[in-house]
Amino acid sequence: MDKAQQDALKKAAGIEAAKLVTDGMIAGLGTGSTVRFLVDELGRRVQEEGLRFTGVTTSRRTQEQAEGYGIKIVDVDDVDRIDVTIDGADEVDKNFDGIKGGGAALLWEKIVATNSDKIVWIVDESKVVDTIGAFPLPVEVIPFGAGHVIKKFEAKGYKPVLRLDADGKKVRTDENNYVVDLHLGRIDHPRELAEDLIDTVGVVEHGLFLNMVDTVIVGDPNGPRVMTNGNK
Ligand SMILES: O=C[C@H](O)[C@H](O)[C@H](O)COP(=O)(O)O
Repeated sequence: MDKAQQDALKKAAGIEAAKLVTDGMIAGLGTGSTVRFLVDELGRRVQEEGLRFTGVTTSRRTQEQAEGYGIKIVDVDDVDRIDVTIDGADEVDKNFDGIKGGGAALLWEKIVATNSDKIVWIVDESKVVDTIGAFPLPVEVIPFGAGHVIKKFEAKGYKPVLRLDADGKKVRTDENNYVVDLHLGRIDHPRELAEDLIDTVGVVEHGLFLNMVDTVIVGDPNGPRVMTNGNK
């Protein structure tokens, strides 16, 4: 699949998911290239159809895009509950276990997700996999002592790589932390891995989102397809 085809599938999933946002809702808005299409569509509806909703964003990038359309954005602590959060994902399997954080927004995304009544992911079909882990697992790490955390990951065979940007500078999250990507190849025991990561001092959060998502809208060449999680 070339990039143009992949973008068309992402866009179709984003437009489909935008239908879930209706007047008066509090909607969580994720981060990434797929969510950009979602926010474009919501912005269009705000401007052309008078849609009125309140957004809670999972990154400064999404906040800027949404506010550019006149969408009202509030802080996560200004709301009691979020009706629905729509976000992208890097991988998802048939057990609805997924990897997120390719865009370094995993921490805010997980905070927003865990305060949402419903979680929806929008992905193109290439993200639906049998076993997660081919996509390097992002882990958000505090800069102080990050070198020691990386050495501990190396000793465990996690194949960590500190994420750098195109200019070779260390990527910083919206909380000013680093991202370490674990090149695991496949993750057969995600729950054990999640526990091990979160127990490592210096780790703030990891990109394993296990059985959290309710619905996945998959951009498919035959039209958006919906996967519903019956085990939550
Ligand atoms: O940190 C970024 C997020 O988890 C994204 O939602 C994820 O990486 C998917 O992004 P994209 O839609 O660009 O593939």
